[in-house]
Amino acid sequence: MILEIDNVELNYNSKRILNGIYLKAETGKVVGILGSNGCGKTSLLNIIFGNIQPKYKLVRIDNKPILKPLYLTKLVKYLPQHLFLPKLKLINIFKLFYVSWQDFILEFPAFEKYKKTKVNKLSGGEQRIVEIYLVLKSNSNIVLLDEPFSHLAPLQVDSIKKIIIHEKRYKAIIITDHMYSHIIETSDDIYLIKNGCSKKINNINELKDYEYLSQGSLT
Ligand SMILES: Nc1ncnc2c1ncn2[C@@H]1O[C@H](COP(=O)(O)OP(=O)(O)OP(=O)(O)O)[C@@H](O)[C@H]1O
Repeated sequence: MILEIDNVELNYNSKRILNGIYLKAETGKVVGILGSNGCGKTSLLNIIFGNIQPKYKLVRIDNKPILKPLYLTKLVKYLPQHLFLPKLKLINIFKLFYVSWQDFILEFPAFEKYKKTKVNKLSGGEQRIVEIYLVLKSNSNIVLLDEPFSHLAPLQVDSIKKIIIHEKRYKAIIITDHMYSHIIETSDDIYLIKNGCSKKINNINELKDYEYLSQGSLT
């Protein structure tokens, strides 16, 4: 499956946020979106998901325009920046998402003790791990991840990166995070959003040329 988005124009009041976006994601690949604070990364994920209606946008799947919000197609799962799970016991949430609790425990044994605990009793980072796992593992063709790494400890980041690499075999994954080294390591393609436009990055040194990273980075 190939997902493309272009012809995006997003304004908030009279402020232009996005104008000149092209992004392509496909099964088997992770696409990383980088950009400074407030450049429009979250807005772009919301536009793809269908939560935000910009002035213009064109979403295509396998070359066919998709006119209804993508979330209505059941093709897509979205991890927003904020915690979103219902206040239920963990085991029940896994049932809701049709995701195996046993497989989760194999990957994250420290969570076994939480099987019958309500998710809101976990720490913020623990809740985030559960959310990211569910979004990555539940049935979909496209996964959108908004800042999955930001609240995780290094070992947990490594586990999530491994799951992303595994799941991309079946899915097109689009991911944004300020932890740029994890994005660079995990992504097959990288787009930088700057001045409302997306720029495909062919060589990571371009991230310095476009002043996203300082000259001393990446050495
Ligand atoms: N509902 C809204 N009303 C008005 N302006 C908004 C709204 N949502 C976002 N913005 C503005 O749009 C711009 C892009 O916001 P967005 O959250 O998409 O950026 P971002 O790249 O994800 O930022 P960050 O990396 O800081 O999370 C920002 O300047 C923000 O202030």
